[in-house]
Amino acid sequence: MGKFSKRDSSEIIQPVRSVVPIQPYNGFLGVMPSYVAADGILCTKMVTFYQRAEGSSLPSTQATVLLFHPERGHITAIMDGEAITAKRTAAVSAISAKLLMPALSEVLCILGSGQQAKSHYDVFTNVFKFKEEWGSKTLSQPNLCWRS
Ligand SMILES: NC(=O)C1=CN([C@@H]2O[C@H](COP(=O)(O)OP(=O)(O)OC[C@H]3O[C@@H](n4cnc5c(N)ncnc54)[C@H](OP(=O)(O)O)[C@@H]3O)[C@@H](O)[C@H]2O)C=CC1
Ligand SMILES: O=C([O-])C1=[NH+]CCC1
Repeated sequence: MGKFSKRDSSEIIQPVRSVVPIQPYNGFLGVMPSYVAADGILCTKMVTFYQRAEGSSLPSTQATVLLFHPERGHITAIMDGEAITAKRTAAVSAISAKLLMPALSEVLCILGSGQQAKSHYDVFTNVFKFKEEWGSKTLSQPNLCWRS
């Protein structure tokens, strides 16, 4: 991610995500390949994400990350993409907030209580200090204020 941000295109090949709509089910399949020759990393994330009906118990995002042997082409690891997606997305948000948020920001407000809400709460309270934290009761964090 650090190398990608430096925009050194000779070091990382990371095409824009290809997305296949799964129209009848309000979903998408995304394919996210990447190659970093210097680090010997060849991988792709495969992710499906859906607009679920309210109250659905199905996850909205499911992902797997495949790691390949760059020289031989075989798969060397199949990793849980959900944990990686949760941490990656929250980390990127925190970098954006670090660069863009006003210096005197004192209140954190998290909408929703799913995977991303949890990982964003964890990363943001780790990286920044807030006077107040607002969010859903179901996030169940000790410092969190909520209204029913
Ligand atoms: N840009 C990126 O890289 C990424 C984007 N995302 C996006 O972030 C969003 C959250 O993802 P994630 O945390 O994994 O999803 P989860 O399914 O874990 O959580 C979804 C949250 O949305 C709420 N929700 C779902 N449907 C409705 C609805 N119809 N009305 C009101 N609330 C609803 C749920 O409430 P309740 O708990 O009450 O059901 C829950 O709090 C998704 O839109 C996903 O596509 C996710 C990962 C990466
Ligand atoms: O890029 C990603 O990992 C995702 N985008 C939407 C849901 C997951």
